[in-house]
Amino acid sequence: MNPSILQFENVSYTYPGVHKPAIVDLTLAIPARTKTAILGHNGCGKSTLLLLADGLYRCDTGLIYWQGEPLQYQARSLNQWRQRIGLAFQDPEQQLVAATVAEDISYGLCNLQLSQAEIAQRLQQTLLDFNLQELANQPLHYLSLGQKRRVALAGVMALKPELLLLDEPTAYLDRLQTRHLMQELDRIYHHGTTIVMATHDLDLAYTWADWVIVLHEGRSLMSASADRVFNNVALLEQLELGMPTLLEIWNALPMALRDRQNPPKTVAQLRSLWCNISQV
Ligand SMILES: Nc1ncnc2c1ncn2[C@@H]1O[C@H](COP(=O)(O)OP(=O)(O)OP(=O)(O)O)[C@@H](O)[C@H]1O
Repeated sequence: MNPSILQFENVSYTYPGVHKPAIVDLTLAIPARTKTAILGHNGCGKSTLLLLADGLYRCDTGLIYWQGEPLQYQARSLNQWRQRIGLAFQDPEQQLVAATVAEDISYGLCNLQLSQAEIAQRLQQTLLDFNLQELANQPLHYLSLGQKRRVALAGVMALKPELLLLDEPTAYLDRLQTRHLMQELDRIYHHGTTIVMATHDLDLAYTWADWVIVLHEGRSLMSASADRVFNNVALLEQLELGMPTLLEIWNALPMALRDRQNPPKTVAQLRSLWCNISQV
């Protein structure tokens, strides 16, 4: 396992005016340079965990560490914290603040107190990276949800965070938009950014993630490599989280055929394993 970039140590959080805590004594580590998926039912605390990680909420007890350094809640430290960590909200409307695409991306950059030349350069590069040149001067309220998601993500990535937190990034996206988003995330990951994604999409988590955290009622039930989590059929069944489709198909094959083979991660791998099996 890679050294952790972010750690929670005995973190608890209760929303004001609510009796039941949303996060309970949570201890976990996000390994650097990984793609981590956070899985769990509605209301298990995924969004709250991300908001705590970004320093938008302050934990009631416990500590959050960035590479061993504890999060301090003074304005200066928080500013520095949020330059390292970018959070894309579940609802892009909560994130977009300006009138047009270009203004929105520039807004975050202006807050970094960069020179005008640097802002202009980063804006152009971000528009290019996220294929937003043609939409640069569009009013945000003209955009589709998928386009708003792309702009919100572009605004976060323009700030060059080392850790990207995504809350349900594929919710309400069609297959094509989801594929484009995943291609963008691949590019971001290959440029060295650690990515954490809260998701309900088990198939997506199975093919995408290399580290998985399973949350239940504000607690972490398992935090391990994706292979270990998806091999823990008892846990997935106990929580009624279901099974990734590819794994379900694989597990339905006779044991003798699956012997000594790793389960496929993609449809192409399943096809190729199946061809090999059929030839034996
Ligand atoms: N603003 C709030 N005020 C009070 N309670 C809240 C608030 N936001 C969330 N909660 C509660 O905190 C718990 C965790 O919610 P959270 O949104 O983190 O879950 P989640 O796993 O992200 O859910 P979902 O999958 O539906 O997005 C839930 O019981 C929820 O009702």
